[in-house]
Amino acid sequence: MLTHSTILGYPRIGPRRELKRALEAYWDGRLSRDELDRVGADLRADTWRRLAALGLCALPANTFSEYDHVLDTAVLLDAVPERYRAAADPYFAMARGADGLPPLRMTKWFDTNYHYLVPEIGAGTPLRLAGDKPMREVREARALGYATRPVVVGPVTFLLLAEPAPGGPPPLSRLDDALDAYADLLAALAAEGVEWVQLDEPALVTGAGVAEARRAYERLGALTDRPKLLVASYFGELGDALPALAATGIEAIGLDLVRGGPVDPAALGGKTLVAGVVSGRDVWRTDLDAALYELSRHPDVVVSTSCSLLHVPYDLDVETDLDPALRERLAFADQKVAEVVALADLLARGSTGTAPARSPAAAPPTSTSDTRAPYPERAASQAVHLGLPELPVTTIGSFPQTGELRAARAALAAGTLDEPGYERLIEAEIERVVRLQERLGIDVLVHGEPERNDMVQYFAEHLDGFAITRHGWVQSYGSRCTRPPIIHSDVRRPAPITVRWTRYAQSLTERPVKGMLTGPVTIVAWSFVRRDIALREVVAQVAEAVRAEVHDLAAEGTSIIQVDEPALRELLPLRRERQDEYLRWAVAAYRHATSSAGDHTQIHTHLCYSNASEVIAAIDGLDADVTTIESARSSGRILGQLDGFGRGLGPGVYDIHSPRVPGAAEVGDLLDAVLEVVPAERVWVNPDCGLKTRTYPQVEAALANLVTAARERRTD
Ligand code: MET
Ligand SMILES: [Zn+2]
Repeated sequence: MLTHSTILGYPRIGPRRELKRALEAYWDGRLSRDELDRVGADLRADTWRRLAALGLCALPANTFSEYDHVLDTAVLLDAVPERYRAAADPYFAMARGADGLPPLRMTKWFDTNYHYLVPEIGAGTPLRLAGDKPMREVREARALGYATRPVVVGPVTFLLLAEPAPGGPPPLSRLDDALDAYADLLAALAAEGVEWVQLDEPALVTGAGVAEARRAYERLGALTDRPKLLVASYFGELGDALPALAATGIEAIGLDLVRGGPVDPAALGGKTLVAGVVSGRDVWRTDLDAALYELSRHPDVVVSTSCSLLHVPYDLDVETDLDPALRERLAFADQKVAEVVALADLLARGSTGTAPARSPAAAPPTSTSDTRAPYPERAASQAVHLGLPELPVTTIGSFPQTGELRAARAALAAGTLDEPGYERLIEAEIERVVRLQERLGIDVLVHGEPERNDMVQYFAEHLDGFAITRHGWVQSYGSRCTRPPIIHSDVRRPAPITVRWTRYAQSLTERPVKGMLTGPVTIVAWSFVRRDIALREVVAQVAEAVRAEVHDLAAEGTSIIQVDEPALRELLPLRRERQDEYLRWAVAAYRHATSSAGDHTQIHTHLCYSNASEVIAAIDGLDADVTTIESARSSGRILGQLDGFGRGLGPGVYDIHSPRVPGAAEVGDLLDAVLEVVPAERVWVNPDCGLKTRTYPQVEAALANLVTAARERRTD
């Protein structure tokens, strides 16, 4: 039997974000390849030592990644598109782009805030064992005295997450080729002396790939030259995929019992249950009694986390500033590992726990007032009010976050800079950003969001019911991390939040300055959420706070208010049959939040990262006057879906995730593609997203090209 306690994965960016710093130094040429490798090796070693010290029996390996574990899998299987092969470093070229070469598309990892790179698999893309990263990590651990279980993305999930090469067949049609490669991988791991391997198949919880999973694991399970197989699912229940897996020759199945609920022991078909009873998706302590109750029903069980701990911060112990009463309720990665270990001990000693209390009843439907006039009426009064040119150019909100700004925030926190001094710096930055936009010829300005460290955290800091951590970083993509706030009690807005900065920016210019807010769904999606009331209830509370802010901005005379909902798709239930209900209440919350503005106030919304196609009807339902949406990196793929969209639209024409500056001709080509599907009078010209991660030289050059491309195409 697999030993009694394990976890499906662990954070890898480093407790003090060591990997982030090393990667960024390497990309800047300040760190050598050897030095970067050493930082990675140290982090891996520290992880294994830490997990062993916490008492965990079965340690995972290959949970480390220099950028993304899906990209690692693509490289392991040689699924590298031809165009990247000549790059100096194909791995980082796929991740971040290289000279003249855009990176792979990036999108959300299921309903988390982690982003993976989407593999591109055509009919001729190689699928063969080409790398040795899992074997190397196993060896590395062994040299430190640890036997480990390597974790690799499973074949069905890998192919379901991939996209076809242009004009190519669906990647899943290449399953047999992929299985040949996985068979070779299993043989190589067996040769390495590995006892167990974990193949992650979270895609199965969406209901997709059931027949393919059965075929895959019948085949891999029947191999003789292989380690024992744990197929791990997470983020929901397996549904029909459970009997499919139970009928194959694999040895263990990982189930997310937090999201998926209890499971009938007989459904496991005699396999070992790797029981995900400690949540990897939130920061709350586990109800050990309820977990024991579930664990003790199963004859052959390993205590585990519901998913990788990648999605939670490392260690609560360093959060010395948190309210002690709140801390009592919290657990981060290391505390969760300790819970897994404690549960395994209790179980071994025969504890059986008690049946859990029932989860909170669903909240009654909230009735929302949407008092805005129909779009054509609003649009007419806004056109008069704003007097904008055709193809107006705007940005998404943030401008580069300079070192000075970060230093000022640090000084304010440390008490070496006082509040008035800080505010003067912010005002100076706003003035600089306003002048820059005027000089570039941008039509609708922003204040640049210099006062915001993060678009969610900033609001969390100004609303009641949220707590902020000091070191609670969670990887978002590559070297980028976010620090999700914790919603622990009822949300309220004690005072206006953004009004003064918008007022200041508007006082500097004749051109309209957008008020910039984060939407209720996004604030909740990018926070850790309390579990004692229904999610929709939490969203409704935040919507009420945003509504008050919209009202106050409009009362100030702000003519355009942008309420961003980049995370609209993130809370989308993974199973199709539950999605409509979510979209109904999420859209209602947004409309409630924005309908406190009058008809002549133009409401903008912004979405990015997401596979917007899945929620296009809901985006339409938000009823915003203008929607800006990420599009540049996916070569305008979204455009095909936008022809029925009846209001203002700004598909991004500048990919801000890459340091590359697109030329005016390149921007113009993207804009022409937009103009083919959207009538010119409704088209906006803007980047894919905010500019905070870029530098001023990049932004100035790129925005100048946006203005040029827009002006060349104006007819008025
Ligand atoms: C992830 S969406 C970001 C929107 C925000 N207004 C910004 O520009 O930074
Ligand atoms: Zn965005």
